[in-house]
Order: sequence, then C-alpha cells, then structure tokens
Amino acid sequence: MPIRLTLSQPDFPERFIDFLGSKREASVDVQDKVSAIIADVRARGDRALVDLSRTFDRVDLDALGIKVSDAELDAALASIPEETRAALDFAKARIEAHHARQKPTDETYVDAAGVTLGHRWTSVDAVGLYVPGGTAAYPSSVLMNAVPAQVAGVPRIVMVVPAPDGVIAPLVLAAARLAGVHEVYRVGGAQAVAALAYGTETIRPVDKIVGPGNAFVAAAKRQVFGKVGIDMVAGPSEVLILADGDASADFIAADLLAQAEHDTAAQSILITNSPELADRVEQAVEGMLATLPRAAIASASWRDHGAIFLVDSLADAIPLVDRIAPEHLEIHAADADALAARVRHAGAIFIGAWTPEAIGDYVGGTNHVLPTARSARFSSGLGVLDFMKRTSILKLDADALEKLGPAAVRLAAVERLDAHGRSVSIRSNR
Ligand SMILES: NC(=O)c1ccc[n+]([C@@H]2O[C@H](COP(=O)([O-])OP(=O)(O)OC[C@H]3O[C@@H](n4cnc5c(N)ncnc54)[C@H](O)[C@@H]3O)[C@@H](O)[C@H]2O)c1
Ligand SMILES: N[C@H](CO)Cc1c[nH]c[nH+]1
Ligand SMILES: [Zn+2]
Repeated sequence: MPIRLTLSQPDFPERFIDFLGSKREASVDVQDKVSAIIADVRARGDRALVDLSRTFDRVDLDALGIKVSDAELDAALASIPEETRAALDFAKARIEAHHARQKPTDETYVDAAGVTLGHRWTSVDAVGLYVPGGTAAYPSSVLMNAVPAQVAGVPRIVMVVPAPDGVIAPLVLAAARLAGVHEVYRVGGAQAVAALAYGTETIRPVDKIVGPGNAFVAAAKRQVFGKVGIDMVAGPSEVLILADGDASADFIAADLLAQAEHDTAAQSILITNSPELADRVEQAVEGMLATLPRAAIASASWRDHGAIFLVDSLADAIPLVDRIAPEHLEIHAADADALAARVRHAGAIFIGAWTPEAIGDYVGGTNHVLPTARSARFSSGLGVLDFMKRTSILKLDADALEKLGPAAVRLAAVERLDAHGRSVSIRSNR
C-alpha cells in the first residue's frame, strides 16, 4: 500500500521530511562498484567493456562487436512497420520544431563607454547520448537526446545503449538512424559512461555525456564530471498528480501506473483535497494492475514508493509540490492553469485532465529527459542549451580603455596583482 498522510495530522511535518529523504535506489555499494568499473575501463579499454558487458548484460561483444555497424542501423530502420516509422517521424518533427525555438542567438552591442560587449554560442564538438536499455527499450529517449543535439549543431553525436542478452531493440537503432546519430555502441551501464569519458580503442572520448539511466549510470556520470560535462542526473521516473474531487479516478490511476511501470524505484504520488477520490484512485490502480504486463514492476513501485497526501484545499498543496520538486506534475483540477502558474519547482507541468504525461514522453514536443529526485529545484530538463556553450566577447579601443583603465588599475592594486595593473597602465598615456 502507498503511504497516506493528511496535512493536518500532527506528525505530518516529520513524516513528510522522512518521505522526502527516503532513498529509492542506490545501495551503499553502488559508488564503490562504479569507481571500480571506471578504473577498469580506464586501465583495460575495450577488454574491460567486453568483460563487464558479459557480466552485466550477458552479451559476447567479441562476437557481436562493440560498434553497431551502419548496415545494422540501416537494416533496423528498414525493418520497422510503416505505422511505427510514421509515429517516429511525427514525434521527431514535433520535438525538432519545439527545440528549434530554444536555439539561442548571438549578441554584440556597444555601450556608453564605447566598449563592444557580446556573447557567441557554439556547440560542443562531441556528445555521448546514454540511452537506457536494461529493463525497457526507449526509442523515444533516442529522439529526446539526439534531436536537441542536432538542433544545436553538434558535429559528432555518439550513442551508447546496453544490449542485454545481445539484443538492442530494432526500434532504438531505427530511431538513432532517423535522428542522425553518427556512431552507436552496444555498451551500457557505468562502463559505457567511462568509455565515453576516457575513451577506449574503439570509442573515442566525447566532451559531454547526457541522458537518463539507472543508479549505476547516474553514479558514473557524477564520477566522470569534470573530465567531461554532464546534463542533470535523471534517475528513476516520478509523477505527482494534483487533483480535485471532480477528477477522473481512472485517468489518475492510469497516469500513476504509467510512471510506476518504468522501474520498481519509480515514484507516483497523488495529492488531493478529496479523501473519496483518493479511495477511488487506489481501487482503480488495483484494478488496472490486474491486466498490466509490467504489473510486477508497477505494483512494487506503487507499494514501496507510492504516496497519497490529503490537503484541505489544492492551494495548500503548492508548497508540498515545490518541496517535492517532481520530475512530472499533472494537474487535474478546475483551476489547473492558475495552480500551474503558482508552482516553482517541477521538471515539467502537464495542465488539465487531457494532458497525460505519456504525451510528453513521446509526441508533445517538449523533452522527456527531466530532473528527478528533487533536482528540479536547481536544474532543468534536457534542451538545446545542454549541447551549447557561450563565449563572451569584449573589444575596446584606446578611448574606451582610458575610461575603464583607472578603475581596473585600482582594483589590481588592492588585490596586489601588479602585473595586472601594469598590463592596463602600460597602454595609457602613450
Ligand atoms: N528521467 C528520464 O527521462 C528517464 C527516461 C527513460 C528512462 N528513465 C529511467 O532510466 C532507468 C533505466 O534503467 P535500466 O536499468 O532499465 O537501464 P540502464 O541502461 O540505465 O541500465 C542498464 C545497465 O546497468 C548496468 N547494471 C545493472 N545491474 C548492475 C550491477 N549489479 N552492477 C553494475 N552494473 C549493473 C548494466 O551494465 C546494464 O547495462 C529507469 O530507472 C527509468 O525510470 C528515465
Ligand atoms: N517517462 C520517462 C521519463 O521519466 C520517459 C519515457 C520514455 N518512454 C516512456 N517514458
Ligand atoms: Zn514514461
């Protein structure tokens, strides 16, 4: 059973803090295990990839090859049913159109002192896309990672994806081909992240690694940060549904389970002002679980990490939403727009009963790689800017330097950096 707490109960503050702090994954030995995997890949390169993939993914990469060939990618694209190809094309076009609007523009201007200031955006040279594949295949995640990289103009887009038992879903490879990924490697987990960061004989290193994954992938991304850039750490999926008493219990149950079926560590939360709706949602979840193919995963997630919070009014729920900072927030309420406007911390907001989060997973156009585990308090979902960086530009002439120089010389003096001061003063009074 999910936990159920009422905002007005005396011990709510402590119980809510416990809930926020509860760990959903990452046993204590994940960090050490990941450090050892990274060290192994750094020391033994491809051999480590082969051995680790045999252990964790039951795959013989000596036989299959680490790199997925162009012929395999072409064959995968040719093999998918026409309707599926059309759905992928449709999704890609929508994701592309939305992300094109995120492309930043360069700017330069001359200020009152005659100084030219500006900034210029350039893409990273090479990016590694982690596409998860341990327990489910995610062709949609290929598009969500690769399309913004393409829009940003990244010249080398590399993808890694695990091949459990030697198999990568053809749709994943088809999506990679469709999205213009340049290189694909059948390696997953921490070993794939290490290979992207440090390189092996087969995989050249990249500058930045993006994409979601399990606890091992997340820990590895944290550990290689600094050698390469990373996006946010996106872990097990989450949804928080905020609903009033008139909401559909069936819609809500279906949406809670859509998240729970991702992972036993996924989290689905309902906040409502109606105890009666909460009861109906619990019943509907049980009913739907009976026919769900991934019921074992979804029911474990709902049982171990699910939560129902009861509030007097939905306005009271907003501070709770902000403290949870969910990856996805759905609002099923008469005043959904107004409530949405008041939320400050959420990876993505889905407004109204006709906007299931699953639409955002696939075809809405917004990105589904989003911050989890409360990191929406300080980070954003994947977007074009994750593949770009900004260079600032400054240009002065002699007159402008006369105006700015004295203050710089003064500040250099108080910092006792004489060479700094001289590099400015040497240009003055010539
Ligand atoms: N936030 C998002 O945008 C988003 C999108 C899609 C998926 N997800 C999440 O990504 C995750 C995907 O996880 P997954 O497991 O299916 O795939 P994954 O590709 O992230 O992980 C599989 C890899 O984990 C490694 N591994 C497994 N057990 C290990 C062990 N005991 N020791 C060392 N390495 C081990 C293996 O190398 C394997 O290749 C889920 O939690 C899902 O919810 C998030
Ligand atoms: N809901 C996941 C992000 O939390 C993304 C996804 C991919 N496929 C289906 N769903
Ligand atoms: Zn999903």
